[in-house]
Amino acid sequence: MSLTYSAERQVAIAAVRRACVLTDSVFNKLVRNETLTKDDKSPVTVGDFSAQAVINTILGRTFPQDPIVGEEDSADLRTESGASLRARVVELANEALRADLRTGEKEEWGLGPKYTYSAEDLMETIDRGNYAGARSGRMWTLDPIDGTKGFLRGEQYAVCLALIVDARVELGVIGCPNLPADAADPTGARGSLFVAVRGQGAYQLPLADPLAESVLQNRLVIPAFAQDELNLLESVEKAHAKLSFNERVARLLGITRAPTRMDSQAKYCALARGDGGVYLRMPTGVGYKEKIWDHAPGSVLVEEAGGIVTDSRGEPLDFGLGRTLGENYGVVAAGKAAHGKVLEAIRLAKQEEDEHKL
Ligand SMILES: Nc1ncnc2c1ncn2[C@@H]1O[C@H](COP(=O)(O)O)[C@@H](OP(=O)(O)O)[C@H]1O
Ligand SMILES: [Mg+2]
Ligand SMILES: [Mg+2]
Ligand SMILES: [Mg+2]
Repeated sequence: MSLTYSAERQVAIAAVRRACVLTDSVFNKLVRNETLTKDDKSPVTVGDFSAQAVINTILGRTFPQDPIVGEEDSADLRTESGASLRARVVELANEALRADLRTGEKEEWGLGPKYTYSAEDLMETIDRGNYAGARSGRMWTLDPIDGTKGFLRGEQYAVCLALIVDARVELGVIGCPNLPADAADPTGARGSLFVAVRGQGAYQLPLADPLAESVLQNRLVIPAFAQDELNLLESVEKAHAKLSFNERVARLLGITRAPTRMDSQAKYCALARGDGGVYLRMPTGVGYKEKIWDHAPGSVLVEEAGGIVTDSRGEPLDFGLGRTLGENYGVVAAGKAAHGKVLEAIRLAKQEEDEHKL
């Protein structure tokens, strides 16, 4: 029997859309004291917590047996100093969950004005994301706001959800409230949702009403770029990726176009719809381990659009090692034609770098 994951797909799209409505409205109301700095110095906002509460609530109702590897937890909201933030999370999550049903949504998913969620309900629900990950079985992985720094700047960010079964990503959904719907019209309407199911292709849907169409249109296929059409997609944040190394790789590949800098897994979405050609993320050398929620949805999206995703040594990303990608070193995502050339350029660039150091 081949699994279609149609129920999971529908639920994941609805959950991501609701979370995107929330984050989009939060951005306009966000105040300084609604952002905390985590132990690793990264920011987390009222939007991250509330979006995780919304999506975990829906998953808890629809797939109660499935564990979730989610980025956030409720510890900071449960402290005395977190009280006002907690109250805002409760208000925002209720607003998002209680909004009227849309096409394709069901009341038994915990949605609509019939439900009210208490602070304790929502804190517990956020902590459903505490699963440690595993090599076997089903699990979801959630990044309620990927690219929090982009979100705070009013630039790109993404709400990202994936279903992993026996360490293989089977379904990925990415909502990008700030991404232009049409790459060719960067100042046009914003808001795109991307979905891929293993073996069923990658698609872009309108974020405003993604379940309205019963037949999927807008299948994404990465084109075979000519060398002079390629350019690199990379992080905005210098602390997240070694951009000087990217420059070296671009030169070795004969790339003349400037890189596209964009926060979050919107980079995987851009690549899947034929924008750029190569997503390159090299470690900065501080021993950071990539998180599974930062790559699971994006990797299945790019693979279903006909691309290849590996680490910088050509090894497959390993989603079975827990909350991180473990020993994987960097990420390279590209179309089939370009991927091997990028790996070779990385090898040469490393050699160059080593020679420099001697
Ligand atoms: N030193 C580091 N190296 C690589 N990635 C890092 C990092 N510190 C944080 N990140 C991750 O980079 C993600 C953003 O990716 P990008 O740079 O492509 O926009 C962050 O996701 P969050 O914003 O969800 O915390 C975070 O998980
Ligand atoms: Mg974060
Ligand atoms: Mg992230
Ligand atoms: Mg995040």
